[in-house]
Amino acid sequence: MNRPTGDARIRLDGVDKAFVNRRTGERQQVLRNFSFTLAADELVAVVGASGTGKTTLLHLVAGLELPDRGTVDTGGGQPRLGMVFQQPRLLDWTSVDTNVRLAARAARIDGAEVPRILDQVGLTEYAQSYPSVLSGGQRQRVAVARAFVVRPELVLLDEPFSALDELTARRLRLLLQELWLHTPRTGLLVTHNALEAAFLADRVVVLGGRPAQVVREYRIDRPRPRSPEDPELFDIHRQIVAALA
Ligand SMILES: Nc1ncnc2c1ncn2[C@@H]1O[C@H](COP(=O)(O)OP(=O)(O)OP(=O)(O)O)[C@@H](O)[C@H]1O
Repeated sequence: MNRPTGDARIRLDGVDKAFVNRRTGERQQVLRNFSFTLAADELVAVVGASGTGKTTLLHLVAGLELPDRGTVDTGGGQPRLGMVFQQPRLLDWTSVDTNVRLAARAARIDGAEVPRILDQVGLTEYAQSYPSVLSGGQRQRVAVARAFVVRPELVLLDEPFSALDELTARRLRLLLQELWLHTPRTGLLVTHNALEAAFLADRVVVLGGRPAQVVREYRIDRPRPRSPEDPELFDIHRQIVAALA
């Protein structure tokens, strides 16, 4: 793999990606000649209608899918990844501490990091609890801790808060903002929530069409820490929703 030029951390160039529906045999071209860059320490949110190809894009960046054509350049080797999905996907048979510790061990990160990250996500007192006794929001905090304990060079978030009630989702967005303020990282956030995108991201990319293209892009220059009540973010949110319609 070549190193991306400029300050791009991730670069997709001329990517084609199609899937064949196993049941109908029909081929669906999700991306064609698709190009996209993610700069170092940039957090980009991707929004778009259901089925547009947002998760496909995230999977290509993660190396979970390969392009049919074109290149996905992650800068010389696979960056250390932290991923958060819609569901926390925890190991139910063991404690919160061990869930996070195993992720650290898999990434060869010192386990001494675990108490610090549990403190950051507000779960110190639940370290020895099993996931089954935690609320949905607490479980997702464990998932966030597991993603961040590996000191990720690239954070991929696939609708991380969409299964949570609005108040819990809001708290977790604030937590994510704090983690990013503490250590800025390169990140890709897939979300259906245009306000979440505007609140968290440096840039919001609207995907549309089939095959998918970038139909609009918004640079969010609001200083951090941001407030979820910032009227300017609501304004950008309205523009994004209009672009999605
Ligand atoms: N592994 C796969 N096999 C077959 N089709 C797939 C596969 N992965 C994705 N697709 C199809 O590709 C299209 C894009 O899917 P993708 O999950 O990327 O969309 P999305 O924008 O993330 O959708 P949503 O917002 O609903 O999660 C969809 O029509 C989907 O059915």
